[in-house]
Amino acid sequence: MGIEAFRNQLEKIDRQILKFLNLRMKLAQEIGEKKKLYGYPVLDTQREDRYLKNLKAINPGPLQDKNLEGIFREIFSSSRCQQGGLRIGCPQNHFLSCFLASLIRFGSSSTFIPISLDEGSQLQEDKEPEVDTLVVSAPYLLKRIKVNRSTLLSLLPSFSLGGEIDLSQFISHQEIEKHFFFFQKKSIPKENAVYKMVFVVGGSVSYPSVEKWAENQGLKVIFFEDDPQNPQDNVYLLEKTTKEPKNEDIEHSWKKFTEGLGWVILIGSYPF
Ligand SMILES: C=C(O[C@@H]1C=C(C(=O)O)C=C[C@H]1O)C(=O)O
Repeated sequence: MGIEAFRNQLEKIDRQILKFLNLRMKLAQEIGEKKKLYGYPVLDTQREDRYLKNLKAINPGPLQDKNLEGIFREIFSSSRCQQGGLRIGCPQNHFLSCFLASLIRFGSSSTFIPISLDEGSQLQEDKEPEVDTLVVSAPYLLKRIKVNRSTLLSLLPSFSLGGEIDLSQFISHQEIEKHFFFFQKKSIPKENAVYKMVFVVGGSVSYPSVEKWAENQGLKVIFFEDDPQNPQDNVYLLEKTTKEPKNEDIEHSWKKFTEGLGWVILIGSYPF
């Protein structure tokens, strides 16, 4: 068979794909109407992630899993668009890396809005463009915490941690910043869910001692910035996967461990 004959077959298949995509979009619209009615947010990352995992499990190939993921992330993005779309806020001072991270994670049918998270300019509804999701890189988060710990909480007034963008594959090949956290306006409480909790700890503590404490508490150090000149300014991001998000134990043990010289903030928890 010559190239043209193969191309004709491709076109026939594409017409089928298009037909089914439109059927899918109609269903997404219906779901969107229900969400509006019940006040649910458009984005449901747990559903998307779980669904992707299931699709990979039944993928017969030769389509590679990473290509399957790229295609379906775009399909999800288009469905969300049918439901009103997702507005993603990317901080102006590291817009490009946040834009790239969100583009891969949330697809191109999202709206990417540059926002200012500079010192003193809180995310105020009347001043800043309204966004549903805020994407922030771990290094930026740690830098802001270093400057002023309490501004972290005022920085994200109406958001809660929605999850962590897993870009390890991409990042291992590209030189963009390591981790991204996305904050969502509303999180959907899930019963019997396993939660991932993310903490920031800091103070006059060295990496080896944080690591020792983390191991003892079942926490994983996911990112840190140490400052050999000012070891009291070291900050670490840690995470723990748990059935129930209770942070009192962590706080208690950390304060005891550092004899009052360390501090801990729970950034948030999200069903995992
Ligand atoms: C269609 C839905 O809305 C969004 C799009 C999804 C999809 O296209 O499969 C899945 C979850 C949501 O982020 C849904 O909630 O089911």
